[in-house]
Amino acid sequence: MSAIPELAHEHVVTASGSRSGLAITVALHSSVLGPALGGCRMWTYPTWADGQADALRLSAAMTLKNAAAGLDAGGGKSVIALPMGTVLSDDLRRAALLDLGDLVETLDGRYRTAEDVGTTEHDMLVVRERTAHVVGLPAEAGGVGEPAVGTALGVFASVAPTLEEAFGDATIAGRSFVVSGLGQVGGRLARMLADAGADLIVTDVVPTKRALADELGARWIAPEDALTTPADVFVPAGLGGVLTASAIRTLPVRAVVGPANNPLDERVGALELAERGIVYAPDFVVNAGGVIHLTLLDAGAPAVEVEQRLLGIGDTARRVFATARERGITPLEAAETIARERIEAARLVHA
Ligand SMILES: NC(=O)c1ccc[n+]([C@@H]2O[C@H](COP(=O)([O-])OP(=O)(O)OC[C@H]3O[C@@H](n4cnc5c(N)ncnc54)[C@H](O)[C@@H]3O)[C@@H](O)[C@H]2O)c1
Repeated sequence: MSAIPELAHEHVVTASGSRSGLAITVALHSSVLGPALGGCRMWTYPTWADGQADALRLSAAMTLKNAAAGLDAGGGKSVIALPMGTVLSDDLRRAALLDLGDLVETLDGRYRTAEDVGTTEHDMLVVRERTAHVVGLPAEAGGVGEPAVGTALGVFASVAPTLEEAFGDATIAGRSFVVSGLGQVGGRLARMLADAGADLIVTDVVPTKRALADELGARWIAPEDALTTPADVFVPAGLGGVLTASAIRTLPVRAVVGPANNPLDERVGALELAERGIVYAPDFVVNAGGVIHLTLLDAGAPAVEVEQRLLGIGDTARRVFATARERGITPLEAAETIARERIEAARLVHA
């Protein structure tokens, strides 16, 4: 039991970077399953405490994600909090990344960082100047590269089980999908769905992404119409929090599966979706391909084994849906239960 009851984390450190002056938090939630892995988010926050709170929340989510993915990795996350209105010059960016490297180094390998929202694989090269505990360096620098490839494949592997759960038929061809967000993951996923014969409806807040829609023969819609356009499946692939209570009340689909972290604005959204008969494939199960890619390739696993593990995310999704049905709980609760049972089993072995 933690001495501070509401703090379930093993170790949290927030420091003002000696070079950048920025507030940097490294949150190690759990190392029960192994050294923690989770990316570094560089984002704007109203106060440093908001950045710290985000690190606490995100690192706990990484514990569940890594456990559900079957990885021998615990959960952690780091956040570089930029004050509102910060102009991030190249010098400030470099200073912040070196400061992050110093802070990660103090955990002596119990936490490994990687890219996340606001950071890139090239940023990780700067972090490596101060610590070896960083993964996802660019391929040209001997690293394992961009995790979005793995994330997209893992989400794609989850689509068939989600369709099976919603329609009793796993066939992608002919099913309609609204893909909201055509970035690193959404763009790749849209291409895979198109190749599988899906009827694609796509959008992005960046208008130039329309070129991809044209190339894939997809119908382009305005971003604000993503949650009200009828389809079989909604694919959240932009930012989190889009599935608010009011959006869920009218969402005209039968299933939700996509890479976006925390697409539910509130946790109760999982129940509201279930009450509307909409199958929700939990985000941290289906988008675990990125951490699988980083962890296994970094450990030297052959590409074919990594691909098998990525496709195995579909089996995990199937198990989650089956557990939800058997126990009369939502898929989100089922996924959390599966992850927690694995952590508890490991804790007992270590005890
Ligand atoms: N990259 C990974 O490996 C990975 C792994 C796990 C989870 N995720 C999550 O998946 C999501 C996508 O990640 P990514 O790496 O593709 O990010 P990205 O930044 O490359 O792409 C996000 C895209 O969504 C668009 N977008 C933003 N807001 C939108 C809106 N309201 N409507 C429509 N489009 C919008 C952006 O313009 C961008 O093109 C994020 O939530 C991310 O946290 C990514």
